[in-house]
Amino acid sequence: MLDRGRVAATAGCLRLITVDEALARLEAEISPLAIEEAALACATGRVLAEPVTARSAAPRMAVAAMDGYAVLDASTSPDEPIRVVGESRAGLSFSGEVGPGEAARIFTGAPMPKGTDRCIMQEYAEREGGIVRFAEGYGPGWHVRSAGSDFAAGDVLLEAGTRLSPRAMIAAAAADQATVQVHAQPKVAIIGTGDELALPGLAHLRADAIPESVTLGIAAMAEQAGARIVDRVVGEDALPALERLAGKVLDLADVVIVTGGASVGERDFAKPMFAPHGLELLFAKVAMKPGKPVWLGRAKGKWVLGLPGNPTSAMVTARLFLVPLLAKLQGQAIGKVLHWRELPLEGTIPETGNRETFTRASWGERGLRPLSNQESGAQAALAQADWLIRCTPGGSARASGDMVVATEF
Ligand SMILES: Nc1nc2c(c(=O)[nH]1)N[C@H]1C(S)=C(S)[C@@H](COP(=O)(O)OP(=O)(O)OC[C@H]3O[C@@H](n4cnc5c(N)ncnc54)[C@H](O)[C@@H]3O)O[C@H]1N2
Ligand code: MOO
Repeated sequence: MLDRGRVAATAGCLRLITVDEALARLEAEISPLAIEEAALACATGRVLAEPVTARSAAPRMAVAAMDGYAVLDASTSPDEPIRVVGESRAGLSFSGEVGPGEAARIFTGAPMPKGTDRCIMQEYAEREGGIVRFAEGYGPGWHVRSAGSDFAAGDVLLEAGTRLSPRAMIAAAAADQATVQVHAQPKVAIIGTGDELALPGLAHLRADAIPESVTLGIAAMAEQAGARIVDRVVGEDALPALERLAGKVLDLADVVIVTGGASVGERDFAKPMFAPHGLELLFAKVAMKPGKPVWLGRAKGKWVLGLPGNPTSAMVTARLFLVPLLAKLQGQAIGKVLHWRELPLEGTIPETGNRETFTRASWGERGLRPLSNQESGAQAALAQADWLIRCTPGGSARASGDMVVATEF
């Protein structure tokens, strides 16, 4: 349930919830965007709203799996001269029939002519004019792909909820479909906040400036999760200007992400900037480390996600809440994008405090290796952080070889 009421009145009193509770609220509250038809060639990365079904079997008829000669196995023996009566190519099959003791020249993917059941690779063939002989040792492979051996007409090749990955594109096209039904692509706007932020490449020119990094990482993660970035801006720390900016991006996007300004300082404007637009909070703080100040709300019918400004905190909370949010908008269940699995630890993790902790790790030789820099402001270490290890509050210290629960970051 959305906590009704104005932000100013509710932000302080909304209780800290667990990561699982926050995800359960996301799962319950977020409905998919509309369904639309897309040309298959333009649909890479989109999520199917309806299954993709094969129009015909593949292969449609038995075809050769090698370049060589199509023969009837029972009437073929090594070193016997055989008459070549025709040729079958992929796209241009042999219309005649091959009799016993005859052969047809054939190429990979070409239909097996009537009367044949085996393809002998050309490496075993010695051809002289219209006659071919096969050397001893051409068995045991028959090198024929039978009709429907890949899939039958009417088979569901891709279920609804599947993202069209490069491999799934092959299956969809093989189904002989020109268009697919997909969920609309979530439009995402990202606002970074902080007077210290400068465009990468320009920070060194101004005292006290730092390169703005967080919105770039968040935009990349959102795009990978299927979103289209419609705006990415850095707002100055002044409430009236931020309120106007919030109004503008709420009109453009399905999801507005605001980074920084999430904690408790007087200049932390992330929530207040959405107050005049009727922000209602779904949750306002999560019992997690890093990332406690993460919040999610709704304003003008759009989702608003507030991420902490610390780069590692922002990326961890985006992985745990933004990626599931975008999945839900595209008709996927959260489990599709957040799989927790047990893996061995290669290294140590200290005992967990009172918040659920997400330790950044890389893959070592025998398991997950926690990175030495676990600061929430870390930036260099993020590039190696391929995994997040999840440790429950109050958990004891972990040693090498222990099994831990983790997800890909
Ligand atoms: N008194 C308290 N202070 C803080 C609390 C608290 O509960 N009480 N929470 C801490 C936690 S936890 C976090 S996380 C941070 C979150 O802070 P904000 O979301 O308000 O973020 P900022 O203060 O704006 O920035 C934090 C840090 O990150 C840098 N930053 C911010 N945006 C970017 C960006 N786009 N690119 C690169 N770096 C960025 C910023 O310069 C700061 O260094 O608050 C703690 N404080
Ligand atoms: O918990 Mo904050 O997100 O570490 O720095």
